[in-house]
Amino acid sequence: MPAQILSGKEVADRILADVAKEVDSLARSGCRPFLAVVRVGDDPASVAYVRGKRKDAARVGILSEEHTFPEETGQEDVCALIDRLNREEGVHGILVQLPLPPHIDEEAIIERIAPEKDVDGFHPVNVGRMVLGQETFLPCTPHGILMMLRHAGVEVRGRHVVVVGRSNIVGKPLANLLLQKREGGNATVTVCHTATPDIGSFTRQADIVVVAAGRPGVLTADMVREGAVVIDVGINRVEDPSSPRGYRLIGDVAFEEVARKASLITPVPGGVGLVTRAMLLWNTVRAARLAQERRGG
Ligand SMILES: Nc1nc(=O)c2c([nH]1)NC[C@@H]1CN(c3ccc(C(=O)N[C@@H](CCC(=O)O)C(=O)O)cc3)C=[N+]21
Repeated sequence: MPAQILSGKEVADRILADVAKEVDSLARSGCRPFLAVVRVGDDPASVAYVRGKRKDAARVGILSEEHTFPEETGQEDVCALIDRLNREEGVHGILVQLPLPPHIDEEAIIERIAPEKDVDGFHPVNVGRMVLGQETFLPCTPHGILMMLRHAGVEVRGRHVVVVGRSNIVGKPLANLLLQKREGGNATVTVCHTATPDIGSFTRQADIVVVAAGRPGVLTADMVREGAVVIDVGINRVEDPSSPRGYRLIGDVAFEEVARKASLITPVPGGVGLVTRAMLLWNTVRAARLAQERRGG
């Protein structure tokens, strides 16, 4: 039986509707959530993602501003802007679009962001809090994946989830969230990566496979069990002269063949990416609410 499609748009729309309600209630108490986005250089994919994030923000009534630097900008200039945004009371969330150019120290930039404005959940303080199971800003993609599974009624408790990829923004935090002893967690988790000799031998044992490897065709039909749930986090641009933009987006999963075997699968585009954007705005509203509470509002 061909797989059902788990639509990111459906999940994102629901989350954005909740976010919009929360924005309204904050606005009535005199606080308008505000997101500052920082971008260095003009990587076309980054330009496109930031445009998407700001479009969603506008749709739910969140204000946003974009700060762009030329590719050759130095570390100090980016730090100076972050320092200023940290001090600005009206700025609730700060997102520095990654990747940064190679001459900029990404870790130092992330650590510069005030943890209470780190709506990406990338600051070491927030990562530590997440691993310990404390309240914090959860990283948007992993959190979005949990929301998609919940929306689809997929219980992860006691199931075997195999994550392919160990990045700091997806694989590592997702594996952590899945194994936490609470609602949405309690899974048995295996993480495969570039040094895993036979990834298929692990993914074939999975009830749920999440692929965040950053390379097309990493997961093929022979690597999944009949009826498995497949979450595709990859977004790869491939040349396509027949498309108006000259390229199209594909995931890391060989979609057609895997969809014939899986019970449920996320598409690309229209999948995890859209929910990632919604979770960013969710975090931004939360940052605004927490800031208001700190000021005694
Ligand atoms: N500081 C930081 N935070 C991030 O959250 C972050 C980042 N840097 N750098 C890059 C990755 C990637 N990412 C995506 C977000 C939305 C879509 C998305 O909206 N995708 C749409 C289509 C996008 C398009 O048409 O180009 C879709 O899949 O349907 C994709 C990818 C966030 N990231």
